[in-house]
Amino acid sequence: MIRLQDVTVAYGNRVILDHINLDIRDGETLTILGASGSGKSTILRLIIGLQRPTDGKILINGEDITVYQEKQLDEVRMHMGMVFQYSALFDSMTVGENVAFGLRQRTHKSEEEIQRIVWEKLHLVGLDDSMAMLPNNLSGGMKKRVSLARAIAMDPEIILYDEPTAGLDPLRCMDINRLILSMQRHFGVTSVVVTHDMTSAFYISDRLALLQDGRFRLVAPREEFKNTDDREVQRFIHGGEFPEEGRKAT
Ligand SMILES: Nc1ncnc2c1ncn2[C@@H]1O[C@H](COP(=O)(O)OP(=O)(O)OP(=O)(O)O)[C@@H](O)[C@H]1O
Repeated sequence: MIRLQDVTVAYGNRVILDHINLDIRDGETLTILGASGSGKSTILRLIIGLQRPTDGKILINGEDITVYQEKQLDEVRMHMGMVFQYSALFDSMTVGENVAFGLRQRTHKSEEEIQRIVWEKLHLVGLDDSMAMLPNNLSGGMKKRVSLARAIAMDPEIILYDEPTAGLDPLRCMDINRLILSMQRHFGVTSVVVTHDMTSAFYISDRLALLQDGRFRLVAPREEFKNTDDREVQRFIHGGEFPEEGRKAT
């Protein structure tokens, strides 16, 4: 389980996260929503230990990682995968090398075993033929899928997704949504997703959380979240408008 316990993040006087608490259960997909700059990506960085909170604890399976040294954090990260907002692939490496990167750096697997895993993961994301390609020759959707293949190379228990569908057309978005769901269903991974894409959020999430003014305004199971009578949450879901205010059918 991932637990954020009384977590505060501040830059000088500017408080981004204000004593927040959140439990993310094993095997669930939880999506964090919020306006730009509300601190969503910060939460992902805290969970993967790329950033320490100003105050509070981040517990991963009961262990507070905020007191860990870099070497211990590396151990924790062995069990996590992250799909970064802009895919963050190494441009000078082929797709295969990108996916193999963590395996080569952090395990002692044989080259044969690494090639087998790379092939298996690329197959899983539907990129069997792209092993030798360079990232610059891939579409945005393909880059996201390579990024996902890289994130799952080490069979992580936890996958963090930072805007996995941003910049993709609706069909490619649905590909990514299905992949996120299948990671959960087939491998039982715990997923934390940050997105602005409400369709995706409602498709993939077991629970959703809305960050507002440094706090969680609502954390609730999907249907409860969707049907909440909190007008602020409804306003967020509907992009600042209430459905009845939109264009009427003619
Ligand atoms: N090193 C830093 N110094 C000062 N402020 C920072 C720093 N890093 C992040 N911030 C601020 O913290 C806030 C939260 O950033 P974060 O990236 O978590 O937001 P977000 O909700 O993910 O935004 P978006 O949806 O636009 O990606 C932002 O207002 C950002 O400007």
